[in-house]
Amino acid sequence: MEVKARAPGKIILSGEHAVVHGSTAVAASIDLSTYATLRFPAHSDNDGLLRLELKDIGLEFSWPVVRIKEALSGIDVPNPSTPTSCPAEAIKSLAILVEELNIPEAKIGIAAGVMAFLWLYSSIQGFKPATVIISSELPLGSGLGSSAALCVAFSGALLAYSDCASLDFSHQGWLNFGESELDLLNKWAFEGEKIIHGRPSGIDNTVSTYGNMIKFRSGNLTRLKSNMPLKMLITNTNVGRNTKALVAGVSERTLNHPDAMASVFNAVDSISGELATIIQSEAPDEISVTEKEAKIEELMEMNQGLLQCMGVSHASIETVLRTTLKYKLASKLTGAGGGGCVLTLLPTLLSAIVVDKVTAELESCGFHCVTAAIGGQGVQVCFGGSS
Ligand SMILES: Nc1ncnc2c1ncn2[C@@H]1O[C@H](COP(=O)(O)OP(=O)(O)OP(=O)(O)O)[C@@H](O)[C@H]1O
Ligand SMILES: C[C@@](O)(CCO)CC(=O)[O-]
Ligand SMILES: [Mg+2]
Repeated sequence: MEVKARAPGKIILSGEHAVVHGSTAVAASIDLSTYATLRFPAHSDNDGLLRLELKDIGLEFSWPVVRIKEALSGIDVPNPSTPTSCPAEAIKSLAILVEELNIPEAKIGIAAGVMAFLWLYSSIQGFKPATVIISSELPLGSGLGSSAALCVAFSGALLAYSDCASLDFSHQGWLNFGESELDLLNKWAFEGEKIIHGRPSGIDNTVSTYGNMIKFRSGNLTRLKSNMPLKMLITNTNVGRNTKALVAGVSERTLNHPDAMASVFNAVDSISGELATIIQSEAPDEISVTEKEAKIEELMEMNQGLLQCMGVSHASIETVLRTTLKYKLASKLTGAGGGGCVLTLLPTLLSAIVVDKVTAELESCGFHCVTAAIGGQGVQVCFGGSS
């Protein structure tokens, strides 16, 4: 028995960090995904182990399922229909299981992802031996939602073989979940994100689950229908960062300067609202597309300024901003900042020569540029290795 789930990464067009503090944000899925394959052994191959293979990092782990059961004794699992936060005592016991793996110091960031896996696996599937394999097209820890895509892909694969989903196992190729199944899957993914991020807003797992473009505020999602082409250059500064630490830094600044930060978050809320209106408004001709793009560029610049106020920009991000500005292009960081990825709007009438020039200049600084398609499918599954 085998199922593969795929979950897309995302870009945040406006509102990262402020969304954690109740402001509106706008995000869209991108056509780069994380894949989770779940395989249950045939009866004769059952060795009592749960295996996790992380292909992108080149690490493999396994645990006797009885050890996981011991670690979570006294906790109400499995309970697939009721997404539940990992209790503090379970976090401690899972942390011990993960410490025993002796993950190399340079890769220690993945410990949180492994803990999220153990919690989601035992909560949804219980203590059955299985193999789970993860691979991703997303750069890890770079602002494109790799942690959320991981949790959504885990939840998708795990729920596909649970009583909470009724999917057609004989279907060939990629298959969508039903609406109520997606709601459950999204809640489980959020519980995984909490283990990785500390205090996520839920926007990343939500856009990875449902796909397309969304407006998100205080846990509530509004699906947006874009009425204009939106092309973004994504520049990865290759500067590593950690979303949990950056989110904690903004919370600290908010404690230190509550009134000033409330004004910053308020401004971001207005920017996201305006951005959503522009993206959705009808554009009858080319002129109005150009006008809309000019407004979006201004909003991106304003949002970037406010992200600087929050303390989440970085010298590498500033280099991208300066470089793209030479070509009269507007940019902003996306995701948690502190390095990671930067978005640059590529207006419809911009010549391919300029795109090539700015890309070459950015890459000469040691950055890596990609153009990803925006607003595609959310999570999907495929049974029996037919894709
Ligand atoms: N393919 C993967 N394999 C193993 N672990 C992963 C994978 N993708 C994500 N992770 C986990 O997620 C962590 C990165 O999450 P983090 O939230 O810091 O960055 P991000 O999600 O890429 O960016 P952002 O939250 O700003 O969008 C990794 O350290 C690891 O624990
Ligand atoms: C920085 C943040 O706003 C977005 C990370 O992609 C965190 C979150 O919303 O959970
Ligand atoms: Mg993340």
